[in-house]
Amino acid sequence: MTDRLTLLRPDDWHIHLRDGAALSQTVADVARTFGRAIVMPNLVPPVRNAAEASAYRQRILDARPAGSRFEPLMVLYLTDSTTPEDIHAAKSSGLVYAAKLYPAGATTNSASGVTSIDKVYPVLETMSELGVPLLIHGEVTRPEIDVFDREKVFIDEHMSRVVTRFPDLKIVFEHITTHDAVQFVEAAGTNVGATITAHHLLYNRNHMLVGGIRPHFYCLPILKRNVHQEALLDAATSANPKFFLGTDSAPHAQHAKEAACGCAGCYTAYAAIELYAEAFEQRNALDKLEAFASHHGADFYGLPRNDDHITLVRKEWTAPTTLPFGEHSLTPLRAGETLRWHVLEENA
Ligand SMILES: NC(=O)N[C@@H](CC(=O)O)C(=O)O
Ligand SMILES: [Zn+2]
Ligand SMILES: [Zn+2]
Repeated sequence: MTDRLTLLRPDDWHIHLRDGAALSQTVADVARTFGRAIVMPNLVPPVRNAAEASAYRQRILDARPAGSRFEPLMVLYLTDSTTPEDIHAAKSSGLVYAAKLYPAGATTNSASGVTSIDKVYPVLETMSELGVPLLIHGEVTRPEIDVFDREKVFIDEHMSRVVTRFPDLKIVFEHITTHDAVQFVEAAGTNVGATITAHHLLYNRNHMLVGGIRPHFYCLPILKRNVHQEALLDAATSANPKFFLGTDSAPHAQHAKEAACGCAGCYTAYAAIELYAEAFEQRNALDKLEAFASHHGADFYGLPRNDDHITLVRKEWTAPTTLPFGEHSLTPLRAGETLRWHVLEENA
């Protein structure tokens, strides 16, 4: 049994850091182990252009713990009014690494999202030309579609069409949750990849709904049946370079999740690589973790891999029951429970 695992420093290809006073916690947590992170732009108002991305990046840099080399990789939020010029300016800023498509109303802070994908075709054309990846929250929002089917219907109605129409555009199907998404990504060209969260590898909808409703497991896309969880575990541990780490760590104040209408999002950044290690260990696949966490994402984005290492040790510890979140507090995923891996503090 492996008790110690040294990995090239990993990156997180999908995280929500929020803004303002929340940054001191969220940035410290991600910077503890990750070299870089793709920072989601769903602030209110969203990050719509190079100037807003640059200002947000500076607030993140200012929140880094002393001595941290953590690098935030910024993302534009596509709206119906994003122009090809916005993409050109973002690309030449050198700070923006992707643009994100949220179908309007699909998830937290997506009210300014795209109302119809056809409206942004000129923008996608420019992204394809400039090599700017398109990140997609792949769920339809039509009220008659069952919430558990939203990802599958999005593939059939939109994803297939976009991939065919833009054969050279790099596309990341974000936080995939279904067997259908795994199959779609596997069958697509090398320009199509996907992020997979730790919580979708560790849990299925029974964990959220059996024996009482657990709001801290509620995220979007929602946890699915265990057959889908198994398909995600197969994909993540397959060594296929199309699949890479993206935590989708998405903090909300405790009172906003433990409510009659609770917010979607799981906070995993405080123990992200440790949670992935648990998932990979369940499959006896710890030897596949480094490629998933530290190689595939950088390779997909065309960025150099990190050049230093972290070491995980098998060590039981108790997750905090609560963490500071600006003027509020948040309840992390696995609060108060035992975690089985820990990252050594001094990393060589
Ligand atoms: N994943 C979530 O459940 N929530 C995210 C938004 C998102 O990634 O869809 C958030 O910003 O809270
Ligand atoms: Zn999303
Ligand atoms: Zn997200």
